Amino acid sequence: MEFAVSKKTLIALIILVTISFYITFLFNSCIVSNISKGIPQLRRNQIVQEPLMHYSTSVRVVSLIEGNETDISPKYKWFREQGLKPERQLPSALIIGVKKGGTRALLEFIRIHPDVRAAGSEVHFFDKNYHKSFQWYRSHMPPTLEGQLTIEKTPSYFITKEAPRRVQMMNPSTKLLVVVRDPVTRAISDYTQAKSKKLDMKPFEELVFVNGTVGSIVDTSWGPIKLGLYYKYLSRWLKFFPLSQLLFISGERLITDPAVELKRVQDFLGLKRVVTERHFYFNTTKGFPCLFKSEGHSAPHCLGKTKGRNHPYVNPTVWQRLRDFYRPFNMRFYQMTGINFGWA
Ligand SMILES: Nc1ncnc2c1ncn2[C@@H]1O[C@H](COP(=O)(O)OS(=O)(=O)O)[C@@H](OP(=O)(O)O)[C@H]1O
Repeated sequence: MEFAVSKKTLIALIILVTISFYITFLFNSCIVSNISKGIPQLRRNQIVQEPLMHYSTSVRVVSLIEGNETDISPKYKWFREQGLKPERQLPSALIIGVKKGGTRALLEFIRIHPDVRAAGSEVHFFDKNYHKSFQWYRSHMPPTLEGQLTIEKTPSYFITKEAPRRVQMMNPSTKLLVVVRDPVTRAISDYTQAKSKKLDMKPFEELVFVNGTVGSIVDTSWGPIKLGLYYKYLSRWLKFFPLSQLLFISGERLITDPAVELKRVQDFLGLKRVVTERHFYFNTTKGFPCLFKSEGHSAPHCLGKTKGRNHPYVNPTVWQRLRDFYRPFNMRFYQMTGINFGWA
């Protein structure tokens, strides 16, 4: 089959093809030129800026305020985003007592250690809330990362009859911390706290004795006095735990030399000695050591008003009677612990 193509049509076809080639060429060279303009730009940025660049990590300021199971704090959300999985664990160490011994101070001091996480408030699991299950108890613990130790303090555990067995059931290797204080000043401190809640309370001197007079016998059924019989409560714990699993902290030395006591605590818990004298300063207004910085506080931090209350004046005769009363019990406690706390 033959096609008759006129000369004119052929010329027009050649011109059309040439123009279309030319347009395509112009278009492509335009794209290439734009790309090549960008490449030196990128290279320039890399070469010129690299040595001058200060690599800065983007720091997100996150709140340290605890969240509960459903409302987890931003700090832990951030950990999760980083692939770290904080999880709540049952405590492996407990501050079990004694009431008014300085347990809050110890907790606040030890929790500035980066490997320690503490339940903020007293959970009262082994005394009041035991029926609520270990799952409930765990839900009250802060989330921890691997290698972090969970600690809780409830001073009434020390005197709760069932607590030693219950703690042993949770974990027989739980480490137990006991802050002890001269039972006489402890009793006055206990009384001061009770009086702050019940203003019409009788004077200390009256409550100490069975007949309300110095001449009668010391009332060992009165809570503030009874609680100072440390040997009695300790013997219960020693039925379930070896002495080596308990650490006794001097409440007095926690005030006069907190760093020394904190060193003992860190060693006992198998922690690096991070909390040192550098973390403390003595606040002369409060009359107690305070922290330069603690969890949730970027500024110097002292314990609250309920810690370090002014005690009422106590008649020196009453004071002496109590000293004499406690002496044999203190001796027994010193023998059991192998430590002379110097109260007698
Ligand atoms: N750094 C520091 N700051 C303030 N208070 C301190 C500190 N270190 C020890 N203490 C003493 O702690 C006593 C309160 O003891 P607790 O925390 O165990 O009391 S409680 O059982 O939890 O109510 C409290 O008793 P009071 O002085 O009777 O208030 C203090 O003497």
